[in-house]
Amino acid sequence: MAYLEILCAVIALLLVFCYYSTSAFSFWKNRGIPGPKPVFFFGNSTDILFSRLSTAEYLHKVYQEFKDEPMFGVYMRRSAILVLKDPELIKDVLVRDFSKFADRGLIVYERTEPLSAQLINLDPERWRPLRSHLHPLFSVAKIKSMFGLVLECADHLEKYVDQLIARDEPIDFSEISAKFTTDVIASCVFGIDVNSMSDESSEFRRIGKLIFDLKEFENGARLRMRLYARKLYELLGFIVPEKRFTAFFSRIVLDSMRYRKEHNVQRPDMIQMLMELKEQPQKMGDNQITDSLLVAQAFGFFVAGFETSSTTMTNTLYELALNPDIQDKLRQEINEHFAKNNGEFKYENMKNMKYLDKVYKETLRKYPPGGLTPRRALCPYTFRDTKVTIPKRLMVWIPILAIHRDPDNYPNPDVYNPERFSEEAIAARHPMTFLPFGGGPRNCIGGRFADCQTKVGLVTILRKYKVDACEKTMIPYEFEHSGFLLGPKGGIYLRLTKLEA
Ligand code: HEM
Repeated sequence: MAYLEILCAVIALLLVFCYYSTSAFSFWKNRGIPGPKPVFFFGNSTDILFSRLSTAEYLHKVYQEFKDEPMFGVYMRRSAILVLKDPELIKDVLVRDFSKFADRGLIVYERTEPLSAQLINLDPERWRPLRSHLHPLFSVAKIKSMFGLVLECADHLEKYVDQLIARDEPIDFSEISAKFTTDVIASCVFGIDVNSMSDESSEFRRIGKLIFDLKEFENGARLRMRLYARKLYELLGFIVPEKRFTAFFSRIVLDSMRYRKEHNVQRPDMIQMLMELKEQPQKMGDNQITDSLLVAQAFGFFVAGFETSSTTMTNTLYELALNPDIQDKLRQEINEHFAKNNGEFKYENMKNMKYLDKVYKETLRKYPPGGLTPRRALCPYTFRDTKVTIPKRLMVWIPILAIHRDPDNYPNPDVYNPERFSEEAIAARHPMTFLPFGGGPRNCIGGRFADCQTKVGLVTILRKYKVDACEKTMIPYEFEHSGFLLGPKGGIYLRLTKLEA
């Protein structure tokens, strides 16, 4: 009898589990929204969960399947997510109706991970006043004042590359570019001259690598908790607080602030600007400017700022190695620029390098490091000219990679062609078809800084060296399938030759 009861209980539990795992899957059908068929328990997330594709690549695949639709629906496990394709609808979400989509749906685990209270994760109430106070940190004037610091790092880069060339081996550019942008961010954000190129054991570089290493045990475990046991992590995560990154960045930022205050040191960097922000707390409305909040912002700039730009620099050099005519044309512009400006490199003149800008944008089109960006509906919302209404809290994804690789937006999208970014070509396209930095009031705050550091890195390399593909170069290019950002799988190896002076 007892066996029968146990058997019945197990069957009942299985039925409940089956119901729980599949009951959400009628959401899109009931609303008449097309989408790929979900599978039991996983929804549409199998390719992503088993690292067969990154999320951005998966969306690209499905985007092509639903070519003529303005939107499609997917299920990440049980969660229904709407993916927008139509540029006008995207504009509504990112720009016109921004107040209804001001949230990214990301979570701040204040007690467990104090560094998560960074701009990118904050809810709209906390985000709004902070964003308006951090925005001036990235003005043209501020970046101009930091340009000297960026050039110092470029100097280190050049010396380092000279040493590497002497070894006569293919160079892993993913690593070189990451070292360069780590140095730039360390200098401009944290006020520290780390020179991770001469110091192979640089703590900053080690930490930078560790942050993005999702295969590392603690990072992987925390990520899984956030994805699959969010409520539990929110409730009990403080029992195992994140210590490694919190301790490192708190020490760097707070020691630096203390030292500067005691010795009255001024330096044109973001620590200085964050200190100024701290001096005027009345301007922040209801938000408390605590040390912890400032450390989280500096950490956020580090995380959002070094890998995105270094990947863009690496991807550009990769394409230039495969397209020598584009490389020659760009080098010619760089040489002319230096000749015209008496060998000087100034921030205010960089905008005159038009071809460099086209090359940079074409790289961001073909390889956007942020392959998608999320928004969450803050209220029920009906999309214009449709009968589609989504409920409050539903997630909406903008599939940036898929939009950039859509042949209707960019014919022959796999071909690298900087002329797609001539003034006429840009004017002929919908603005929502180029979204490397997202869009609307919650776009990337550091876009201008990213332009600056990536372009300086590229000019430094291309002015002095010729870049070629070699036997170790990954052809064809493949994206890494697991990871926060969209970047190359493994390293990008290239061969460099020093040019005659
Ligand atoms: C090529 C380099 C970069 C790319 C491709 C990039 C891309 C992006 C994207 C796609 C977003 C989301 C925008 C949206 O949801 O509409 C974003 C947000 C953000 N980025 Fe960047 N980014 C880059 C460099 C930087 C740098 C250098 C910094 C800072 C030093 C930075 C700081 C941020 C921050 C703080 C946010 C959150 C903004 C907010 O929520 O208000 N990014 N970035």
